[in-house]
Amino acid sequence: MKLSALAGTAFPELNAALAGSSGALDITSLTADSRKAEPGALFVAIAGSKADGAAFIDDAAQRGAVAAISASPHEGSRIPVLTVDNPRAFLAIAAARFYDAQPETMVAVTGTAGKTSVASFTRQIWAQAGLAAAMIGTTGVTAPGRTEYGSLTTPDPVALHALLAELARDGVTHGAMEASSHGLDQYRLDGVRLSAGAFTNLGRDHMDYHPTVEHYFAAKMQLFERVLPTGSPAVINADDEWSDRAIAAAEGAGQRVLTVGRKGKFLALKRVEQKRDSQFAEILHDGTIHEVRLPLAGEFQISNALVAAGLAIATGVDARTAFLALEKVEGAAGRLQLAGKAENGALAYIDYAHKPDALEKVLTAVRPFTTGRVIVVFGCGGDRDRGKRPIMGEIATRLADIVIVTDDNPRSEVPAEIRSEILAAAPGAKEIGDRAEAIAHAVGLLQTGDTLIVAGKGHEEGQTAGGVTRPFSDLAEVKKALEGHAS
Ligand SMILES: CC(=O)N[C@H]1[C@@H](OP(=O)(O)OP(=O)(O)OC[C@H]2O[C@@H](n3ccc(=O)[nH]c3=O)[C@H](O)[C@@H]2O)O[C@H](CO)[C@@H](O)[C@@H]1O[C@H](C)C(=O)N[C@@H](C)C(=O)N[C@H](CCC(=O)O)C(=O)O
Ligand SMILES: Nc1ncnc2c1ncn2[C@@H]1O[C@H](COP(=O)(O)OP(=O)(O)OP(=O)(O)O)[C@@H](O)[C@H]1O
Ligand SMILES: N[C@H](CCC[C@H](N)C(=O)O)C(=O)O
Ligand SMILES: [Mg+2]
Repeated sequence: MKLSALAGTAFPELNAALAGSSGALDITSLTADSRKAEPGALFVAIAGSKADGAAFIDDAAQRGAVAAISASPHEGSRIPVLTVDNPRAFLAIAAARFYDAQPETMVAVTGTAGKTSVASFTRQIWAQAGLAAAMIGTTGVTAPGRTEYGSLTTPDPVALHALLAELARDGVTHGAMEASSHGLDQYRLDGVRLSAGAFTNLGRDHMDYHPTVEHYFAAKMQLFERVLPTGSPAVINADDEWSDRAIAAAEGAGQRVLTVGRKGKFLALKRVEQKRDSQFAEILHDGTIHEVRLPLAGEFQISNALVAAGLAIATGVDARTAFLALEKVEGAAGRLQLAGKAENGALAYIDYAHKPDALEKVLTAVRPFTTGRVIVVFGCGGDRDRGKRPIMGEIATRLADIVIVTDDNPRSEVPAEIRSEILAAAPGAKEIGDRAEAIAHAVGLLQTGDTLIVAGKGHEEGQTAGGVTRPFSDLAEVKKALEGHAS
């Protein structure tokens, strides 16, 4: 593809350069990582959190890149270096043009918690409606005949558009993806042609990346303000503290706001009845009450289900079909997933709560059906927001009867120090660093009526410490411990 065609007209600052010989260069691949530059590549230099891509232009050229895009001029290079104001936006738009195909109907969901669940439920509703549907997010890619583990919640633009093009070629027409705050802030989804967007809620997260909560919220709102085309449906959970501001942002950006939840107007939750492993909801839509039995525990799942139904209906699924589909929906892997039952009937769940609000929600969610004690095992990741550690310690102590603090991906940090920052706000908690041992200990405590929550890792398949990732699964450890548990 010619560089001029790849760049298109979205970057007027390139016009003069593209009118010359650079515009006629044939580009055969696109990358922001010089180490991946192949002969014929266009290298896009990005100033990141660890490095400045501009320092690798010569490296890319050496490996065969034929041109580079950068935020600032680069003298003396053997390849043409064209300057744009925003190389990240350029990378996203160029990746979309280069790979040239994406499922016809794409939706994206943002928010602190519930993104993976909403994307998964939306995919399942579409699939139940007979559509070829995919989801892309924290748990990887799920599409007809395809399940792959992923590493980022929102992949980088090149990986994302290569994937979207493959999905479109495989006949996928509908795709639901997660828009993380990093992804939005870094323009990773700016080339995706979205038909609808959604917002779940806002809580504390990623305070290692965003300087303030306002900055974090503003990043999330870029979904409505920048990425979603004006006039599109914006499905917003109306019951969160930040909902009014999210509604104002979406309306301000000219989106068609559809609110869902107890305070929702598009899908109004009129009644909920909780059971141990399911809940019954009455939902008012367009003058009709729909009765839905959602086969999942935890009221937050109703909220996620409503956002997903809102997205499915907004993209053309008939409301009755969407609600019927919710009756068969499966929880996303590792989200309040029942790992097993002890012989005495006590329940053991795994859950991906690794931030304060999520921990609060999950511990609150199991209380109504716990006649005995709520036991929680959790830790906090290393090289991530330190401020959340005492907050999560306090939440666990307040909402659980027995708290066991353990390790969760200490990464490069000293595990005992992470634990002590949690324990400082968790008087009475037990400390067991080894996660398998902590889980076995907790399972051993289970009595009739108790509920165990192993929080923080959900679907994860490894434990990272000291630069090494070893295979580790909360699900497998809970199952193993339950087998050995005699009541
Ligand atoms: C903080 C962050 O978001 N980092 C991501 C980001 O890196 P960055 O832009 O800061 O890049 P950098 O490492 O400073 O390097 C700058 C540039 O120089 C280039 N470079 C670097 C070295 C070299 O030899 N040659 C070269 O060209 C790099 O490829 C890059 O383009 O862009 C990279 C490429 O897409 C990502 O791999 C990287 O994810 C790291 C691994 C990461 O851990 N990200 C997490 C925090 C993340 O993005 N999480 C969110 C949210 C998860 C949630 O919802 O909780 C997610 O969407 O997954
Ligand atoms: N609507 C919600 N409100 C509050 N907490 C929720 C909600 N949905 C899920 N959770 C909690 O957050 C955890 C993660 O849920 P999910 O994976 O769906 O969210 P996410 O936004 O994709 O998170 P991440 O950013 O970590 O990928 C769940 O395991 C549960 O503890
Ligand atoms: N996307 C999140 C996942 C955290 C999962 C938790 N198990 C941890 O390692 O902290 C992050 O990278 O911050
Ligand atoms: Mg997620």
